[in-house]
Amino acid sequence: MREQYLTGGNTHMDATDKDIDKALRPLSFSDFAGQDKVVENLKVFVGAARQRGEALDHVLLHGPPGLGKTTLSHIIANELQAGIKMTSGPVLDKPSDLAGLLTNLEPHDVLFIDEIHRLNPVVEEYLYSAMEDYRIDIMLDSGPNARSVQISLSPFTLIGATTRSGMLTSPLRARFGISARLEYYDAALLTSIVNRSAEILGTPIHEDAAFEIARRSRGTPRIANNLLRRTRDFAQIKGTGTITQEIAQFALSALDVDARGLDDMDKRILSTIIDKFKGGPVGLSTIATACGEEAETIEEVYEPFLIQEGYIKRTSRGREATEHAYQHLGRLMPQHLRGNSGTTGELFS
Ligand SMILES: Nc1ncnc2c1ncn2[C@@H]1O[C@H](COP(=O)(O)OP(=O)(O)OP(=O)(O)O)[C@@H](O)[C@H]1O
Ligand SMILES: [Mg+2]
Repeated sequence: MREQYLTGGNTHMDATDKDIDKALRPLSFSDFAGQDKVVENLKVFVGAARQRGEALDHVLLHGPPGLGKTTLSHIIANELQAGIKMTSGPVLDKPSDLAGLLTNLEPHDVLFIDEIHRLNPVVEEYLYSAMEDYRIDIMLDSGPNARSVQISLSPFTLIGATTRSGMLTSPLRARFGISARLEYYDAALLTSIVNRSAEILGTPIHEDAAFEIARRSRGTPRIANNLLRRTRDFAQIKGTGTITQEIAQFALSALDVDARGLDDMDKRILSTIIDKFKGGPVGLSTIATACGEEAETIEEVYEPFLIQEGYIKRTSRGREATEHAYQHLGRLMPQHLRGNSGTTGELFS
């Protein structure tokens, strides 16, 4: 399985990082911090399905990268005491790829499809009957000998994950009985995630240092864990091994993560809108070209957080910088632009 969008762009992962990432991944609902409503509901649905001895209804998990969609899918399979097979939309090239996976599922297993918005339409078509009736029709031969055979599948649960729920076709969306949106985490929750991860890593950390990392993690557990790992490196080389607030601040500024958790690309996006396009409105693709980043990445990875925190606004004419963005970059917002600004984000204030 491919794991994309690893961070906001300021750290990279090597093989050991991936192993650590696995070790830090919660395995049960009780280890999974936050997303209370989603988790409470899922517990009920999982418990009910198990009691009835049925497969759990299909689940769609959506929300920005790094908030726990893949983690939750594993947890759901664990809690169902079922197996899980993982794949992703772009990997399923032909209907036979999908058929191979589906026919190998045991009853009540989970099939996880990451980036489900990027399914090939032909494959998606096959998925419909699989989801609805647990069967697929496969074409054998071609030309005059072509005939289709119907194959029954074990009752299974499809879990689809996407950062772009808006790109799902409506027939596909309609076939998910359960749909949950993951939200950004607040600093208190991220602090507890950082503390838990530090404990697993065996790294002593001060409470104020954990909070410092948490509030600068763009509301995202994956980023919090990444920053923790890098901060741990600084503590080891530049300090005594313990992560103190001083070490955390030093490490975070060395990593170009600012006091509000904005990284280099976040700031580049804001300064592009403000300095090159007079605060906007300016189209997404124009911003992307000016920043040297793909429009899709800006829309999926950077923009949701910048909008949630009140730095930019999406309007029908494009993106606009808010007064909050001007303040953050230390610029004065021109008088004539004031008063049409969005609200200031509350998450980390
Ligand atoms: N609620 C949580 N509690 C503790 N750790 C979490 C939580 N959510 C996510 N994590 C940590 O963050 C990491 C990233 O989560 P995950 O891979 O599930 O995100 P994702 O939503 O699937 O992202 P993407 O859209 O990029 O695939 C995990 O390895 C896990 O350690
Ligand atoms: Mg994932």
